[in-house]
Amino acid sequence: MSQELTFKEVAAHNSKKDLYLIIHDKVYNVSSFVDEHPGGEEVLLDVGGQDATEAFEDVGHSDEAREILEGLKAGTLKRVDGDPAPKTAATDKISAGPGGKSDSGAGFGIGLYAVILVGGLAAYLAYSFMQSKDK
Ligand code: HEM
Repeated sequence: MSQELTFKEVAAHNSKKDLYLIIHDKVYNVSSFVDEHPGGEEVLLDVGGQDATEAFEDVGHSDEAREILEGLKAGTLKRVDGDPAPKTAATDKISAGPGGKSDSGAGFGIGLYAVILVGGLAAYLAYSFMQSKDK
């Protein structure tokens, strides 16, 4: 059974006895898990009724944690106009980051070498021109 819940409906479940979380646009009923969470109940209550994708992924939860999560699934999130944008995990950004960064880094490196090479060549030519003029 998978029901669709809107952001507003999920937001109503924000107490310890009735706690829903949104992770990757899925809705989880974590009420029964709050007391067992190795990371403590505080962090779960903090994101109760909200999009906890970023918080969940930032911790780098294990596969076991993800299995527990599957068992708590209450439904899927139905986004309507005016809802906050989906939260992407910081880890997603990191995994996309280094590739792009090192690419542009290499481009900059080659550009820098070119500047040094051309500059050095110009300096050398100017120097030998001066020398030949002195003679
Ligand atoms: C329903 C969602 C969640 C489940 C099923 C869950 C499950 C778990 C599990 C099984 C662990 C033990 C380590 C591991 O297996 O990775 C853990 C640790 C932890 N969790 Fe969660 N977690 C959930 C949500 C969150 C959220 C939203 C936060 C927010 C910050 C959080 C913060 C932490 C922290 C800080 C630890 C590390 C505790 C330590 O190692 O001392 N968790 N969680």
